[in-house]
Parts: sequence; structure tokens; C-alpha cells
Amino acid sequence: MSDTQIQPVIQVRNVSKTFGNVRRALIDVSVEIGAGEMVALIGASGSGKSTLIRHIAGLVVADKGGEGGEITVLGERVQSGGKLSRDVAHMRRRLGVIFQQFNLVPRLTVLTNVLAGRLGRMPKWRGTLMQFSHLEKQLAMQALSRVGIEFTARQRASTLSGGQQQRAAIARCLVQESEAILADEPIASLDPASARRVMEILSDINRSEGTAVLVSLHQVEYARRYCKRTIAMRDGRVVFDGPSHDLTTDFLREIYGEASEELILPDAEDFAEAHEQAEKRLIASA
Ligand SMILES: Nc1ncnc2c1ncn2[C@@H]1O[C@H](COP(=O)(O)OP(=O)(O)OP(=O)(O)O)[C@@H](O)[C@H]1O
Repeated sequence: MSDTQIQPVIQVRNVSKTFGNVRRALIDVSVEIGAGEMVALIGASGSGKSTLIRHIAGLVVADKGGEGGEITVLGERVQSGGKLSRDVAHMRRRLGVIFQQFNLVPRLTVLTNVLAGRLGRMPKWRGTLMQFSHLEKQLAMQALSRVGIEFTARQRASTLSGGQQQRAAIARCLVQESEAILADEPIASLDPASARRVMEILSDINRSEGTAVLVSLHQVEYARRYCKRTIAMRDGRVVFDGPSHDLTTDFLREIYGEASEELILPDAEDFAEAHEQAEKRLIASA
């Protein structure tokens, strides 16, 4: 038995979700993410990726009844039988969540946005007054430096590029000392170079800290490149859960039909080449 089966960091059991009586966004979904794993969640638009991630984060409640319908994260119950756990706030403090649209406060400085990651770990009064200690500020600067944008610390978040904003959101997770990270299409609105940088940073956090990462992606190339394992969804169901390298173009066509085109980068070869060059540059500069 693997560690994944012994102690999952994320466990979703028989979760279904219906929006407005008809739209079944999740149908009996069960998945487990083990300690130290970095897993991609792929699927065409509307397949249920965001809905699943939002359920895991405790932002959406699953359908009532049926068997199971239970989600636990880091050993804490998030929801069960269509009811959120009372202690969900405690779990959220331990879980980092990254969204496609970054979720930074545009008018605040990058440093303050990153420091917001500490709010769950400090007394409420200090949080309300935004009184961060010297040590906390140092932590935030270290996190910004780790994601390569320490020079933006004093700028307003609104002045950053999309890629930089996403890196600031990751720095916020670092400062939060997230024990697991959910990333909901973190690269969907980024150019290819920024997308690769963000994926490299997530991958580095996964490898160095052993933080489990579940990342939803539109393009399978990124899943193959950065995640050993992929969970693929179609119409609210898990249709594949296994090694990312098994997701060949032919196999994708088999499970998605025409919708597979949406998941394959038209320039997949350029993608591979750009990667090789980036890796060579890294080795040369080391
Ligand atoms: N709040 C909501 N109200 C009604 N329907 C919803 C809601 N959220 C999601 N849905 C529906 O649930 C289904 C799954 O949506 P979801 O956003 O999870 O898909 P996705 O795979 O993340 O898609 P995308 O890649 O386009 O973000 C879709 O049919 C969507 O229209």
C-alpha cells in the first residue's frame, strides 16, 4: 500500500453537486491526493474542475444525502452529507488557495497582500489594524524573493503584470505556511513564459517543502511536464486518474473526442523546445 492510500492530504468521497436542480456539475467524484504529490486536474471547459476545487476548499457545499459526500483535508473534515464542518476556518488557515484571477487587493502594496497570508495566524486585533511584526515582514520579503519579485514589494498590486500577480499570490501561500495548495487554473490567463515560471515555482515548493499541490489546468502539456499524476474530468465525472505520461494525444481523443483539441496546445512541439532551452539556460547559469 502506498503512502497515498495510508494518509491522504486531500480525500474526496462520493461527492455530487447539482446546480439549480438540473446541472450536475459533479457526479459521484472520489479522489485522493497523497502527501508530497503534485497532481494535475484537467478537463475541458465546464467539466467540473473549479467546482471540485471549490468543494475541497470548503467554498461550496455538496449535494445532501446519498452515500458519503465527504471531504477531508489535512485530516480535518471540510464537509459531509451536504454540510460544512464547523471548524472549516481552521482547515482553511492550513490550506493555500490560488485562483486564476489572483485574488489580490489591487490598491494595497504587494508586501501587504503577501502579509495577508499571516492573518489566520495572528491575533484578530493585530490583523484588523494590519500591524505586522518585523519578523512577519521579513518572512514576506523572503517569500517575494523566492518567487523572484522582491523588487515589487512597495508597488500597488494593481501595477503588476498577470504573471507577477500570480507569483505574489504564491508568496502569500508561502507566508501562510500552507500545508497543501489548491491552484484553480493559475496559468489560464498568463502568457506561456509566465505560465512556465508559475508552474516551476509551484513545482519547486512541492519538491522542496513536500507540500501537496492540486492544480487545475486547461492544457495537458503542462500536466505532463510538471505533474507525475493527472486526474481528468469530463461532464462532472473522473474519467482518468493515473500517470500523466499515459495521456497521449490519442488517448485524450479517446476520452474527450472533439473536446480534446481544447486540451492540447497547438504548438506542443514549440512548448517542449522552449522548455529544453530554458532548462539549458538554467544549467548554464548554475
Ligand atoms: N454557481 C454556479 N451556478 C450554476 N452552475 C454552475 C455554477 N458553477 C459552475 N456551474 C456549472 O457547473 C459546470 C462545471 O463548471 P466548472 O466551473 O466547475 O467547470 P471547469 O471545468 O472549471 O470549467 P472552466 O475550465 O471553463 O473553468 C458547468 O456546467 C458550469 O456552468
